[in-house]
Amino acid sequence: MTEARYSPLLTDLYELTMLAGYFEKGMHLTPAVFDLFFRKNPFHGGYAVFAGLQTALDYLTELRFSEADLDYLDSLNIFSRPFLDYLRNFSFQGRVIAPPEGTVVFGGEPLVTVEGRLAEVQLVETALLNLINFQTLIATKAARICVAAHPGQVIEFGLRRAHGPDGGLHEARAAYIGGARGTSNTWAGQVFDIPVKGTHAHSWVMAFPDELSSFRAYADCFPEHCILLIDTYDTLKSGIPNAITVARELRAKGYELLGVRLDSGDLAYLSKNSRQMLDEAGFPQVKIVASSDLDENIIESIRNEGGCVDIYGVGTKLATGSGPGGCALGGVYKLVRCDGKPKLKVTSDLAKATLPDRKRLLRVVDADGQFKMDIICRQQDKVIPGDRVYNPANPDESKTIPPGATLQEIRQPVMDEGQMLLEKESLDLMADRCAEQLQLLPKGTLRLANPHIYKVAISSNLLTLRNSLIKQYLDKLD
Ligand SMILES: Nc1ncnc2c1ncn2[C@@H]1O[C@H](COP(=O)(O)OP(=O)(O)OP(=O)(O)O)[C@@H](O)[C@H]1O
Ligand SMILES: O=P(O)(O)OC[C@H]1O[C@H](OP(=O)(O)OP(=O)(O)O)[C@H](O)[C@@H]1O
Ligand SMILES: O=C(O)c1cccnc1
Repeated sequence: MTEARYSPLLTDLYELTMLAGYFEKGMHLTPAVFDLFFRKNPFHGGYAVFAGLQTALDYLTELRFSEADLDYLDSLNIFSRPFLDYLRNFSFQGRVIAPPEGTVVFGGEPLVTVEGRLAEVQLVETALLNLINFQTLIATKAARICVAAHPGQVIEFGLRRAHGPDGGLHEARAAYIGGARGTSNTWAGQVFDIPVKGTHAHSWVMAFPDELSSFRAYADCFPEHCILLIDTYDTLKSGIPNAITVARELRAKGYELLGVRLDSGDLAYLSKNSRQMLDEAGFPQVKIVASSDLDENIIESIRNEGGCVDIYGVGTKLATGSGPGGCALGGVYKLVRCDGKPKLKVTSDLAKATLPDRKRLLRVVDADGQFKMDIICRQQDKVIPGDRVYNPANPDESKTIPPGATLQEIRQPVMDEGQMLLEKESLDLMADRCAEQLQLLPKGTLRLANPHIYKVAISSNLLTLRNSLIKQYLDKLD
């Protein structure tokens, strides 16, 4: 597996100017800790699927400034020679704590914590957000689509509408983690070892004098991998009868037609009728693939109408992460500790206040393995069943951790002194983790509209620390 390489200039200019400023003021070696998190689950949904970590770790491992990078920075006439010399020897030597990819996570939870010298942990803000926001958004979208399609499969068809080549590459990666079983993107197949799949376009059919000869030609070229697009002229009057003719001809030669694809019209009605016609002709094994601007809601609607689709090809809306709430994940990266002191961004809206200091993220799991709630606590806290925990946005609301529950650490150190601590995981392992965890969520969390809100609480020690820091800041203002 060869991962894409990134420039150290994949950053906002202000990271570099702050870094230069910290260097000039002698603060660049000050110890600091940042948390990466998002506030609200994407798509107004009940959960998110964490993705993009390995891409981020590869970026951190390879972060070096070349002479060409330094020449470019020099040409901006902003940076001093001593600072550019400092960058020449720069590498990321920090520590990273994160959940494994494919973990189901929720708004407000610290996902990636980056600890190190102020210089290095500040510099990487933009790139980490860029890499993790996008893949987490797409993995979440894929999970929503796959949950709606289950037991039908989902194949990712989005490259042509993705946001650029890199967007197309990494959305395919994230979609696979979220549950897509393949991609049409051949480059993603090569880079990430994702199964590549596909059918053919309308142009194939139109390039021949008629539909039947186009199907015959395709079956002749690919007798073992033949899926025919049947909606170019008339799905039920021409596409399906011609596909059945070719299926018979293939069978006579010892092959079976793999499938047909519908790409327009009422996909519930057409898939039901196609299924019936194929079954009556003796081809119950032929799979029905559907595409055409699909997303989780349309798939749910097709299924509610009794549609007979086996495989959903989903492009634009998956690749671009489109849906309610906007097509971007609003992850942020906030300073939570600096020079040995916990830090907090004060705001009148408690839901927006950051959670200070180093923290742990725990999952409360019942005797059946079901997830009950998550808890954010201070690093040194001893949280046990029976403790009271608090709603961070409204601390008047509290809950008791059920006695008998188990507390599991969601995150682990994945990098120390700039070195990866764990073996790279396969995408299959991440996808299995995601599928397994989605099953363990409370009923209703997976609902597309108005989902059950999974509880994320904070420990009493963390609440006390946050309250005392808010008080300190307000006292200073007075
Ligand atoms: N049974 C269904 N329930 C809900 N939505 C459906 C169903 N079948 C199809 N759709 C959706 O309806 C829309 C159909 O759009 P539209 O009629 O513009 O295109 P089309 O059928 O592909 O035709 P054309 O290719 O001629 O533009 C698509 O977004 C498709 O996903
Ligand atoms: O609808 P999406 O979810 O984005 O899925 C991808 C779409 O891309 C193709 O259409 P396009 O019109 O680009 O090419 P075609 O001529 O092969 O249909 C395909 O037929 C799907 O409809
Ligand atoms: O293989 C397909 O059917 C395919 C690939 C990309 C986009 N739409 C369809």
